[in-house]
Amino acid sequence: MTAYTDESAARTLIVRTARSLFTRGLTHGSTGNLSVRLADGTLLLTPTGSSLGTVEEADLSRTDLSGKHLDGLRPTKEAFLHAAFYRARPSAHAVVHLHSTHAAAVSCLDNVNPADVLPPLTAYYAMRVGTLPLLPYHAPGDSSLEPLAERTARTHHAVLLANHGPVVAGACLEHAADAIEELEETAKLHLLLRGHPTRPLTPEQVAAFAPAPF
Ligand SMILES: O=C(O)[C@@H](O)C(=O)COP(=O)(O)O
Ligand SMILES: [Zn+2]
Repeated sequence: MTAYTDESAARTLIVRTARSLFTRGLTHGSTGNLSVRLADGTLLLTPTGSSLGTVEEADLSRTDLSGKHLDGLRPTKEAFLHAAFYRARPSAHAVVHLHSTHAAAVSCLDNVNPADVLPPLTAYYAMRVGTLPLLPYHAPGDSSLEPLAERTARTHHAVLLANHGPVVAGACLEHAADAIEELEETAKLHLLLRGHPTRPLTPEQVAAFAPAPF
């Protein structure tokens, strides 16, 4: 997709997507944050402390690609993380972070493979997410995570923050939201299947559905 050229339409899309995610229970309270990259290279983000269920178009914050606040309300404390994803992935135009319950639960599991936390249980997961690295725990808003997040985002559009939740970039906001929902559903399946002999897709089956690079 090309960058978001119509700022007003982008604001409407952020608010509509935020409400949809919130009302379907994919994040709660004032957790989670969304952003898009506009055609002028600035980022529109949800403000810190806002609920994705009630955030309004006029509330959105703007930063530059370093995460520096330019106008609007004070941006999400994860602005540095969103900015790192955009710098690492020039064709990413949206980033979504949620505290979706099952993905957050998986982010707290011990003895996982930090290079890829979830098994490829379904073709849709292989298509939309692929591999999911676990980034080590940092307090929310701790920008010392930035260099590692930026390096990881060069090769992965989805990551799981330890003891926290997922962050997913997409070519557009619909794609980022679709992928993070798929990640949440696969985390739920993974937890449902714990203790049951399970047959994930084989590497060959996964390769047939690798997410299209963007
Ligand atoms: O977990 C946190 O505190 C943040 O990552 C979050 O989800 C909400 O923070 P704001 O976007 O700054 O409200
Ligand atoms: Zn968070």
